Amino acid sequence: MNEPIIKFDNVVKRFGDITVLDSLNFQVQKGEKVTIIGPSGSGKSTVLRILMTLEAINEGIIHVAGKPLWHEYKDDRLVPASEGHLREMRKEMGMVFQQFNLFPHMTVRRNVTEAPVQVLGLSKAEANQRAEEYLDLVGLSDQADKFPRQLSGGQQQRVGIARALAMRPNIMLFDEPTSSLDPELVGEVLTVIQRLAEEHDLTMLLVTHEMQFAKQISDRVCFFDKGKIVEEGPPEILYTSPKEERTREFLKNFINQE
Ligand SMILES: Nc1ncnc2c1ncn2[C@@H]1O[C@H](COP(=O)(O)OP(=O)(O)OP(=O)(O)O)[C@@H](O)[C@H]1O
Repeated sequence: MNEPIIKFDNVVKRFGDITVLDSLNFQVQKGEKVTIIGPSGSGKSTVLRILMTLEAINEGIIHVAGKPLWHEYKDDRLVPASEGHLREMRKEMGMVFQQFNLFPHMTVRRNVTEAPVQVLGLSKAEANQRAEEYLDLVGLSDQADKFPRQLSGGQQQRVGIARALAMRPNIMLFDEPTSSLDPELVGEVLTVIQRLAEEHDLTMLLVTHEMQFAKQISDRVCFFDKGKIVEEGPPEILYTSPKEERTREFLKNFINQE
């Protein structure tokens, strides 16, 4: 097997007295689509936030694209990562948030061009061209001059996806991208994510409670509980014949979605 694009080795994350990730070992291969499922508070979002460098780790080591994420080499010694190293590493990843996190005072176009201009140093014209490309991909070319508040939740989330893609990351992280949407708006966002999964060579790591959707797009589903992977496998196997009691209990609640 090739070197994984994401590799967690014995990663520990604590918030005060709570251990959220408990010596986690976890890998994702390049191009793989992986979904993390599990009960509330099991540490799913924390995995994504750590990758996006929004939360630091307490112990262990993470590699992304072969390089340490939260550490860097200085004279052959591994030391905590500098802000410069984190900034470089962040370019590998794009993240789509549960609450969209769009800039409310910027137009849709500006939301998408801001980071390519500020972080990657693209010219305005280049960034606008990119924005056009990715807004088209999410079906929102005609909304570029609007502000987020003028859009539906589903449209805002699609802007969030275009914004992340405009940085041309190798890895896309989706943190419960549909859970703050009204039910009738969930489908349009899932359709866009599914198209991305099918047509692009992206590595995708998704946290969701949409079990049926996870089944459709994932090569592998990981069931998390108490900061560890309890069980993992291709969805058609994990869903139908889970080995662990905890996985069975969890999946039972979703069986009526099947
Ligand atoms: N910044 C923080 N400060 C303190 N505790 C936190 C912080 N972020 C997360 N936690 C705690 O860490 C635990 C795991 O949170 P996380 O959001 O990763 O869970 P989750 O599995 O994604 O849950 P959910 O499905 O409800 O989103 C929870 O107990 C949460 O309260």
